[in-house]
Amino acid sequence: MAQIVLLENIHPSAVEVFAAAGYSDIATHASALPPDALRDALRGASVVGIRSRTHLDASIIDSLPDLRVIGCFCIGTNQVDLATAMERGVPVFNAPFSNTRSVAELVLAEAILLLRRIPEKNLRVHQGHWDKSATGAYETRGKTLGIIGYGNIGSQVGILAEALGMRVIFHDVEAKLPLGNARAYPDLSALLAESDVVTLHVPGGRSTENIINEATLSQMKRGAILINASRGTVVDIDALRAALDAGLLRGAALDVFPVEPKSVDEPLKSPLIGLPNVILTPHIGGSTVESQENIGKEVAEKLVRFIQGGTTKGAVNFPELSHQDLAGTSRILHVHRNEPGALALLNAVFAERKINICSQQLQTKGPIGYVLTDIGNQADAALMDALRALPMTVRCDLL
Ligand SMILES: NC(=O)C1=CN([C@@H]2O[C@H](COP(=O)(O)OP(=O)(O)OC[C@H]3O[C@@H](n4cnc5c(N)ncnc54)[C@H](O)[C@@H]3O)[C@@H](O)[C@H]2O)C=CC1
Ligand SMILES: O=C(O)C(=O)COP(=O)(O)O
Repeated sequence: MAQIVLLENIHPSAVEVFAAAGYSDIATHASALPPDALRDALRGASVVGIRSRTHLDASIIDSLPDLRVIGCFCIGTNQVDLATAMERGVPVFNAPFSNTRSVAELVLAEAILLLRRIPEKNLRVHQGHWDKSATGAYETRGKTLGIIGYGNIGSQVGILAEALGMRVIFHDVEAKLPLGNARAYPDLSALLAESDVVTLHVPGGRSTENIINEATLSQMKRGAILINASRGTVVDIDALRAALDAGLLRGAALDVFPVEPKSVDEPLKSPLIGLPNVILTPHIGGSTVESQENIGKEVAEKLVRFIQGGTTKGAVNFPELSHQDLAGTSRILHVHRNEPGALALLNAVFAERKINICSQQLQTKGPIGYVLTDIGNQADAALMDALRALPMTVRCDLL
């Protein structure tokens, strides 16, 4: 029953941050865990750190009464039931930038390898053939790269691709500033029709499920390449296999899959296994030494700032309150249902007990309000009980 539980081989830089902040009760696990083992490992935890493979659904979150905060040591947070965490008063943090460059570099490397048919040629040489031919091998220079999802990763891919001489076009559901010479394509089918390489950088979840499907694959330029290092749910894999079999696409590179193996010894099950013109990687787009060390440090620092100061700046599911130095004797974190009169009720408790408020911040987000109050008096158990007994209180903690 550790206070801090870190799963999925989170970089030791995270433990260093927790240790420097005075925490030693830390359990680390090298992989994601199956559901029963996960429940056992998380029992009693107040801080939980995961990466993309651990699913924290409502039933797991509800089974952890001591849980105060969740850290996703990655970009994606679709593996966590964010709404349930919010309603339980549990902020969720991630690392929105630290591994983006690693993904961008992998995508461009794959574009070059597939345009040159290197996966097939590599295999042939290993099999004893010396097939020295230029047929079907192209430079990236002058080719068109179509980026779907022009956020932190997509826009970096575009900049790096221009350095190789590629023409960059992108499609995004939001208006985005085009970097370099990139051009926005509001019409997805126009982008698909013009791109020699299409790369996906959208978030996971319902809204992007199977956006690459039989219909959109048929709109792609004949002989194009598809790269997906976003989420496995974004591409209909059976439709992709059919497009490859029919020769509509030259090749594909996939780093993410609808169902991914949980451990090192579990094989990937996919209709794409064995195709020489398909690069399959085990969700390592963001897995570089540089990015993992930075992510470990970045997310652990956010978690420490929350557990020691109540700071929620950068939380993905929670009202955001910035760091401020303690202005009084005690700090109280109060999470409540966002109802009219909530703050008045809270402050009535302070007033009745002649508590001097030195500083107070309130922020709301959807159904939740979050108040950080520094008081001049020493908070006692009776005060905390009174605050917890308020009808709109979700949770209340004393730092
Ligand atoms: N393979 C790996 O190891 C890694 C994968 N990822 C994944 O990469 C993806 C992108 O990450 P970031 O660039 O950091 O995210 P981001 O949030 O900065 O950018 C995503 C962009 O997609 C756009 N978008 C959303 N729905 C769209 C749609 N239906 N069509 C077109 N555009 C749409 C958004 O407006 C936004 O501009 C995420 O799914 C993330 O989980 C991130 C890091 C590592
Ligand atoms: O950052 C992300 O969203 C990723 O997909 C990387 O996930 P990982 O930390 O490698 O499990």
